Amino acid sequence: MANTLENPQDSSSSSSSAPKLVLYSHWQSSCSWRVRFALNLKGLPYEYKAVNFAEGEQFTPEFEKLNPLRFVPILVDGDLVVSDSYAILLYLEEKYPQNALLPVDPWLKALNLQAASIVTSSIQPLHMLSVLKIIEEKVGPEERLPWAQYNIEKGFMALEKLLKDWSGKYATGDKIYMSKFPILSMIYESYETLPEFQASLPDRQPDAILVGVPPFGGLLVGTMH
Ligand SMILES: N[C@@H](CCC(=O)N[C@@H](CS)C(=O)NCC(=O)O)C(=O)O
Repeated sequence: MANTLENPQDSSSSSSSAPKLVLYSHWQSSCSWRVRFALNLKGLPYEYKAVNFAEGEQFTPEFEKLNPLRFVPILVDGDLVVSDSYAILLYLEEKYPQNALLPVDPWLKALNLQAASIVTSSIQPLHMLSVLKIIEEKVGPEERLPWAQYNIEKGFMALEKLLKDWSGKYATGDKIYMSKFPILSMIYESYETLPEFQASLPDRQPDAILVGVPPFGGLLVGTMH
């Protein structure tokens, strides 16, 4: 497994009887990142397929067959194809129950799902590349950053409030920007110590372009939402 974490895209470490998992990913995609982390936490080896956005690989007919929305991440598990990070995480949890991602207690589970949904429904979609492009074109280039910051802060504030009474190890932040969000910062610092998380980091992926990507600022600036 250590081999898997060191090199998750090396499918040679999987046993021949295990279904072959393939993840279509982009190194800067935050949606792909959470799936990489989950696969690593569950100890599931997978083949990493880099989708080159700069070359428009998401617009090829082959890719569109896998996900008509033309987004990463996409998980292929044998004959099955699942796209959308939230659905992939739930699929992995059901199909591969080892190292559970979700608690058993229904309320705690709901809290986890609510936090995940805030990220995937109320933060990421509001500042994804295509939305930022529209803001830039229709409103003005100078509005791009404030728009992204406003929506990230609004979502992070909600997460802070949601998680404030839940003092788990994996619930808090970072550096200057993140000092406003102490709970999220603490959770991130806890994650940072895990090898499964380290192996999922954008700059550890085979398609990473290493120039000028700040470590945690990368989550906010360097990642492709
Ligand atoms: N709700 C989806 C969103 C997927 C998504 O927005 N993916 C982005 C990267 S994080 C993407 O593929 N963008 C490519 C593009 O905009 O062309 C999920 O959570 O997986």
